[in-house]
Amino acid sequence: MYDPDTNNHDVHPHDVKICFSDDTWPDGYSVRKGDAVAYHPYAMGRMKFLWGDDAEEFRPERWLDENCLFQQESPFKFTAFQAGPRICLGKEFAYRQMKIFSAVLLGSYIFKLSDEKKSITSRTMLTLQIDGGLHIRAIPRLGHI
Ligand code: HEM
Repeated sequence: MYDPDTNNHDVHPHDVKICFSDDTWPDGYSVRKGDAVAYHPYAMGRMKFLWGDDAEEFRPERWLDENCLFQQESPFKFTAFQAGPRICLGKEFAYRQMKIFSAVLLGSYIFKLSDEKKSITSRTMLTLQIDGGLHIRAIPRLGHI
């Protein structure tokens, strides 16, 4: 499951780029052609420096402004879809798909973890997976189904 509404469960936990040319970054750091540069959205999503002291808390309202309207973060801060010219082409499609699924499923069911005491651990592959899967119970809401 991908959870873009938190800052910290990223489906691509890390990513590597190869430099096409020598370059100097805005902070003065220099890279050479052929260097591999990794960035780590999983770690970035937990950095208090970026997200504040509650960085590890599930607090989706951090994405709302004072009028409770969704506000985008800089893609260079919330790097799940990457940023710049090679930003994910399916970003808007993915958001729309997640919103539709959430609206349909959460409107009809309440979801609960099958075992609330079991700790959830991740397995890092190319994408970040939940080790052993996430077992949940779907309880129909009254008046639905
Ligand atoms: C939650 C869902 C998704 C996430 C988190 C995600 C994330 C990403 C990331 C991080 C990259 C950059 C990879 C790299 O260059 O190293 C990427 C690229 C890309 N994504 Fe997605 N993606 C998602 C869904 C989708 C969907 C649904 C589509 C198509 C319908 C899509 C199409 C693409 C394409 C075409 C690129 C390559 C863009 C380029 O290199 O110019 N993605 N995505």
